Amino acid sequence: MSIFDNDIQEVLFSEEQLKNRVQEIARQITADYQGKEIMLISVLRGSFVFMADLCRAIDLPCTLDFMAVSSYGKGTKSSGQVQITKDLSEDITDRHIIVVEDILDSGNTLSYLLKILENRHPASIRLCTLLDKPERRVKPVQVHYSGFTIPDAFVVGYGLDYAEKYRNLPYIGILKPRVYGG
Ligand SMILES: O=P(O)(O)OC[C@H]1O[C@H](OP(=O)(O)OP(=O)(O)O)[C@H](O)[C@@H]1O
Ligand SMILES: Nc1nc2[nH]cnc2c(=O)[nH]1
Repeated sequence: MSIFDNDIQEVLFSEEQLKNRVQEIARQITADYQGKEIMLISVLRGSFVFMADLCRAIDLPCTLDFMAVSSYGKGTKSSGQVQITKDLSEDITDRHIIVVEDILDSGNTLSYLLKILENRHPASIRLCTLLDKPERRVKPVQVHYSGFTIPDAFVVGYGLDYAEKYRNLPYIGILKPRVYGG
């Protein structure tokens, strides 16, 4: 139970389902990168919960870095204007990069970000997203690891916000449209 439960129309993924899927993805990454050192890049702020759980389940030498990007502001639709508000601290040249995202929706954020990172000449680059909402895609993005495919609805929890709230919900749910006036 949570004080936010009244704002949630439907729970899509429980804590248990999230935990199990994150472990499966981590096992896949561990198998795919045997003998290599990887660098996980978390795209803040939404991916911080997924990143924390994923990195602890990966059994490989691993470094972490963080980038902050924003295109949604206080709304539920991408503005199309992607802004980097915090760049990486580390050089990614010749590193094996996995970009860790909470959600891939229109693709505006990731198509922009992946181009920028590719121009820095990593040894390899893959995308790992917990959620994928393919119905809303306007820019193509190649995904290597995807947790769940979801319908076209605005979701919150497990790091995902609406107007900066709900990030601390332990599950992922669809937000009631009345909350955002939809
Ligand atoms: O595919 P898109 O339509 O671009 O949507 C995906 C992006 O939207 C969210 O970020 P947001 O801009 O809300 O910032 P946040 O991570 O700080 O919540 C999410 O974390 C992705 O980065
Ligand atoms: N919280 C949240 N952020 C998003 N960014 C892109 N799509 C979504 C979504 O469904 N929920």
